[in-house]
Amino acid sequence: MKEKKVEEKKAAGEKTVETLTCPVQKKCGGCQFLGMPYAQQLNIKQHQVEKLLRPFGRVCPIIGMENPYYYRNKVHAVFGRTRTGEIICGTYQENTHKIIPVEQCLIEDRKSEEIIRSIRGLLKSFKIKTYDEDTGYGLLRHVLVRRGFQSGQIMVVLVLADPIFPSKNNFVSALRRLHPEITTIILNINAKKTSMVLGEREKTLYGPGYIEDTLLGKTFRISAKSFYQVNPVQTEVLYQTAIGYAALTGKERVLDAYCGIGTIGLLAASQAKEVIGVELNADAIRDARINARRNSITNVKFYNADAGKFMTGLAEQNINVDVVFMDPPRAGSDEAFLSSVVKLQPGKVVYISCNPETLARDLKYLTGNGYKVEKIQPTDMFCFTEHVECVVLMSKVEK
Ligand SMILES: C[S@@+](CC[C@H](N)C(=O)[O-])C[C@H]1O[C@@H](n2cnc3c(N)ncnc32)[C@H](O)[C@@H]1O
Repeated sequence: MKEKKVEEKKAAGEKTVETLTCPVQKKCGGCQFLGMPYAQQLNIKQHQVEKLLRPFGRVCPIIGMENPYYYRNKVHAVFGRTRTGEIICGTYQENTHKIIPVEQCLIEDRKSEEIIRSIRGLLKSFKIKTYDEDTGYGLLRHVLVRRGFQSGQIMVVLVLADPIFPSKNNFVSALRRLHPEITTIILNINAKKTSMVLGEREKTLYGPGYIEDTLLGKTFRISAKSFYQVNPVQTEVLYQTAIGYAALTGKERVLDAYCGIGTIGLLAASQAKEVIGVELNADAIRDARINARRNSITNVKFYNADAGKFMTGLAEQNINVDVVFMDPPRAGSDEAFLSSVVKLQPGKVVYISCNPETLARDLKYLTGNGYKVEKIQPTDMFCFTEHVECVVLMSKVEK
């Protein structure tokens, strides 16, 4: 691991960062800490993590960002109309389905927002109706834009309530004329009355149907429905910390659980004997397998399965694992997974978590069943929000 880089980043959070304000902060509710000095935000997060995790071990100082603005590489806008018929796009008001128009957000990628504003402008000339959640009438529900910060590649996902998109070719041409930097456009169909943004079905309207981005020197393909960390600058810090904690020697069998498009496992593969990745999302696993070939990595295998069930299967077959990376969603892991970790007894478990509360719950289980916490590193992945990411190294207690 490049210790120096991480140390520099740690210091970065202590530098003065300009305190900006946002006109829709209160209504949107997404950035709870906006308007507060950045150093104070980091302090609050540090205390929050210490309160929950100090019982398990010492918490290292949080790693902040040098420039904590405009870090999100994924921008989502919901579309609708005002009572007077004006087309608006933005975000839902906190805990409601009322749309708050957003012109510029302080944490989102600005190029992606520009594209969303252009789409709003095109809707009128193409006579495309925005979807109305109450009546179920209308076509365009959401737009999602993802930009590879390293590659510059841009994906636009148009989420429609109906697969029939009149004059789609002309719309795509018009959008590309305005933004030749867009590298792929995808049509996603979501006809359900649901708060989920993306539906199951999708069709590529332009380009390859995915974008690529680079993290720590490896290139990763990302499909519309695959998970990809939203703050790529801090992701590199996070992954370096996690892989550094594992201190691999080249002899280990490593499990990358909840692996998404395979990023952690593929970045660790050159330091391990072999890597097994497991992930529930079929599109993400397809990306992970292609990512292995794309980076000429041959000692990895990816499985499309529930991590708990997969781990139970490994435990039943007594398949030895030396190191487990686990990076579950906010809800944390489950007993099937954790009890199988305890049965298989890997020497190290590196837990990457975006929710310290479920992390504390899962640490309680593991520390009550033969593991001890060695290190806890909070990282500011979601600047200006109340959320915080942590990496925890655990090792098996020798009897
Ligand atoms: C926080 S993301 C981490 C992904 C990846 N490690 C990364 O850094 O990009 C959590 C991932 O867990 C996957 N997931 C959710 N529930 C799962 C389950 N029961 N079994 C396996 N994977 C699951 C999600 O699809 C998502 O890709």
